[in-house]
Amino acid sequence: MNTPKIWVLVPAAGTGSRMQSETPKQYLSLNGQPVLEHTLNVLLQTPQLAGVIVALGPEDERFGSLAVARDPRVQPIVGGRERADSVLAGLRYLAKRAASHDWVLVHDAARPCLTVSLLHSFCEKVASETEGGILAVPVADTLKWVEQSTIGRTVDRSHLWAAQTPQMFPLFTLTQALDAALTEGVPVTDEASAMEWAGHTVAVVPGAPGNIKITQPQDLALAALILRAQEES
Ligand SMILES: Nc1ccn([C@@H]2O[C@H](COP(=O)(O)OP(=O)(O)OP(=O)(O)O)[C@@H](O)[C@H]2O)c(=O)n1
Ligand SMILES: C[C@](O)(CO)[C@H](O)COP(=O)(O)O
Repeated sequence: MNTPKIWVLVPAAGTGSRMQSETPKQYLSLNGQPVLEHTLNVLLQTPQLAGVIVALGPEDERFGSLAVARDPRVQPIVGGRERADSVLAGLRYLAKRAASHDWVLVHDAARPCLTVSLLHSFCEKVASETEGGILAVPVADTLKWVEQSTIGRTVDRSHLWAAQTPQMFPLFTLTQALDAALTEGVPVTDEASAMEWAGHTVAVVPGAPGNIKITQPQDLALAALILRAQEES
């Protein structure tokens, strides 16, 4: 059997409401390059890469101006109302193009600080897992359950990890799990949620604190510092 290929799927159809910016955060300038350009330039170094599918908003008029948009391995599609809908749209696009044993690696456009070395070590570790895996980092702070700006209680964090992306799974297994979960109205905020709901075992690979998701306005400056530190290391 041919070596399984990895299809990269990038949800990039968000409006970035928490960023409080006119420009969708995936197009904000980060050290002189749009966030999405940084993210795609890393993802194009995925091993056994079959192609990169980018789920865009229906009115997106910015993607075509990116240099990386001219890379023949990069294919834009139209995403959906929620992140999970954008991912499912990408999976449905791939259903007609991928081989049955291929993998899909999903990575947020809003996570431009993923390093190539972490991407490679993640792919190597997860490819040996039958049902896929995710990057995650253990929670380092004491966690509080808060209601009306007061502490309800302290939450036991001994088994709590913060999920990141990439998240990588057998393509058709994830497609079936995500389609079923969304049909059942299961809340899905990452791909692992659907795989867990469908009863699959998902491996956790230690991620990096620097693999942040640009979500709030202050995250852009932090991402710039992280990228500069990566360049200097
Ligand atoms: N309908 C959507 C919503 C989000 N995303 C993508 O999913 C990733 C993570 O989502 P998030 O950080 O929530 O982005 P936004 O939805 O844009 O942010 P907000 O929730 O603040 O509006 C982002 O790369 C975003 O572009 C997507 O492809 N399709
Ligand atoms: C997928 C994710 O980045 C894992 O932490 C996160 O769930 C995305 O959440 P968002 O609210 O769609 O940004």
